[in-house]
Amino acid sequence: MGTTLVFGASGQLGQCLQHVAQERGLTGIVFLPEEQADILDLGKLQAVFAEHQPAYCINCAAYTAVDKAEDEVAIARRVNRDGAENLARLCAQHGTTLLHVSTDFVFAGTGNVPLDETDLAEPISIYGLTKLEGEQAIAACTERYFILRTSWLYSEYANNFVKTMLKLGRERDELRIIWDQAGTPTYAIDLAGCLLTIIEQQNQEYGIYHYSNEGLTSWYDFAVAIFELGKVEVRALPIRTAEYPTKATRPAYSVMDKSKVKKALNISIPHWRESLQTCMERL
Ligand SMILES: NC(=O)C1=CN([C@@H]2O[C@H](COP(=O)(O)OP(=O)(O)OC[C@H]3O[C@@H](n4cnc5c(N)ncnc54)[C@H](OP(=O)(O)O)[C@@H]3O)[C@@H](O)[C@H]2O)C=CC1
Ligand SMILES: Cc1cn([C@H]2C[C@H](O)[C@@H](COP(=O)(O)OP(=O)(O)O[C@H]3O[C@@H](C)C(=O)[C@@H](O)[C@H]3O)O2)c(=O)[nH]c1=O
Repeated sequence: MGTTLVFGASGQLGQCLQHVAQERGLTGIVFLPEEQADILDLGKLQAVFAEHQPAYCINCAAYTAVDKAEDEVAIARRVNRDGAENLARLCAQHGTTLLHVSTDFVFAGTGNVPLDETDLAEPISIYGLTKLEGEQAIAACTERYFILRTSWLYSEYANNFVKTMLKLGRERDELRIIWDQAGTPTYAIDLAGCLLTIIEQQNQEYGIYHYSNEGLTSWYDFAVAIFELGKVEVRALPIRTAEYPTKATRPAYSVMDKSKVKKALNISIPHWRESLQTCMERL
């Protein structure tokens, strides 16, 4: 299968990849946290590629602070676009297949039917824009790439909406949560499994894919499910986006159609409620 390099290994998805790789007994995967391989440090990256001659590279490194990105455009762009481009260039030079992760936030979210890979990406936030630029930079450098756009990632690792809700729900009597943004939560363990399946299959149907759990919900309904499963007694109030002002604008509807990935990999995807339950049991 050859060596796989994982960049951004100490983030949420990176840790989930380690978990699933161990569960599946996969070997030959080198996990590189930022301290060992900054994706903006070309010299270091060149040395890492020369040393390992990887067959695959998984990029989990990203700038993911959606609101902060509105004020830190340059750094968000450096990580999400330039960093992705650095890896894609090196992958092209070494015959490495690149697996990269992108986001539902590349879409404006003005529609009301599930978005497929041919739908127009028109980001409405700096984070979404820089992630789209990263996708485009990759496609300009190499043909051997898989870009998985995912949404609303959570897991038992790092910071995410599930952990925030559990924490706030235990601290406060009442929480106000947006119900007019619809999307699909994704258990990062499931996404990690999908990425590793591409490698295990040595799949060569390169391109952009959408991957989230099945179903759709709002942040409010997601939070209510978290409170129910976590037995957290807090009053949850559904509010509109306008009642919860944030620096970055988020898509109102970013549900993605997963037909393409299910067909290419011959996989089924768990419903978000089923995966949330699994995560809550592990938390
Ligand atoms: N989280 C979510 O809800 C969603 C995430 N995604 C995408 O999924 C991917 C994984 O996200 P997730 O694991 O949740 O994100 P995290 O923020 O948990 O992880 C990102 C990791 O990248 C690291 N990193 C930042 N800059 C660099 C750099 N220059 N070189 C190397 N590493 C760097 C971060 O380190 P440090 O923490 O030290 O900065 C962090 O460990 C990202 O591409 C993200 O855009 C898509 C949809 C939803
Ligand atoms: C904490 C909190 C959030 N919200 C809302 C704000 C926002 O619309 C939504 C989610 O907020 P968060 O800040 O946790 O999540 P956010 O950073 O917007 O999540 C996004 O992250 C990036 C990286 C992605 O790629 C996206 O797919 C998506 O997962 O919940 C409330 O309504 N009430 C609350 O108390």
